[in-house]
Amino acid sequence: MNIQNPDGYTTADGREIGGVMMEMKNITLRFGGVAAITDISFDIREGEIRAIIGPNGAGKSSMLNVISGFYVPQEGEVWFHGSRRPPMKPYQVAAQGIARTFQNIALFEGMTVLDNIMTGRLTQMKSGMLAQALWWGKAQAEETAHREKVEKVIDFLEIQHIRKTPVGRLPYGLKKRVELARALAAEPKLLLLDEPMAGMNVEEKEDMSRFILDVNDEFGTTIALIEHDMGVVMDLSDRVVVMDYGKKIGDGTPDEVRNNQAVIDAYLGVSHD
Ligand SMILES: Nc1ncnc2c1ncn2[C@@H]1O[C@H](COP(=O)(O)OP(=O)(O)OP(=O)(O)O)[C@@H](O)[C@H]1O
Repeated sequence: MNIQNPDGYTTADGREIGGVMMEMKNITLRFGGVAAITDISFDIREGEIRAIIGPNGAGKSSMLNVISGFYVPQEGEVWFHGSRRPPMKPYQVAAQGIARTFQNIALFEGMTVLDNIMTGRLTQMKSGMLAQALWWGKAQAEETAHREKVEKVIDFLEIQHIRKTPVGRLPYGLKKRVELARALAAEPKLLLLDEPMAGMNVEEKEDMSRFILDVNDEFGTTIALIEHDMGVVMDLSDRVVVMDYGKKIGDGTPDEVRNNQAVIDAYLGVSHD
């Protein structure tokens, strides 16, 4: 297994990782006087599960927000599929095949699970209101196709039994799964997960880990995730980027990162002076 090979490599468990899909080059992001990200570069490869970790305030969510187009960095370049990406709105990034979940669940609590997941298809919908009015039949056929895709995701994530339940009535772990379902409904090439296990009990974390691995395995979806639970991160990820105070302090396989002194110091809270 040579993870430096630019054409890709085979993981210890036999999964094929391809070439570079996304490349962050020298990204710097500031909020006024606060540097959330300072000159960070790393890549994400096709088919890989890539983690971004670091202590609180390290800049992880900011980095995910740069990838998904919520923030435009003051410096640096984002490359996707071999081309430099111009500054884009989040919906344009989504249309390129990048979907995400949020640290604090962002679902429509009053709507059913099914309707929430349908909103994940919005980036794929071709017929707007006018088309629906003029070509009712065509719009209806499109709606049926979207529903079929959504039903597949519902089956895959084993949430058939709650499909008609308003999201507000669900326990936390299931809400997180519905959020994952909504992101998957967009059929993303790159799936961004912001703390998918936060607030979950051990059993819910095991379920979520299994679903993340299955998504990667069955659909070939590339996944970048932020997660605080080290056990989960080290088990799930192919490679890990470590951030601290907006800087990159480590990048490599879970084993490499685990044995990196700068990473150990950051987690033990060793002074930077
Ligand atoms: N919208 C914003 N406006 C101003 N400062 C911000 C904003 N978003 C993040 N920051 C600051 O940028 C830094 C990095 O924050 P970020 O949320 O990216 O870290 P994080 O690693 O995701 O933290 P956590 O693990 O606690 O979620 C922090 O100092 C934070 O206060």
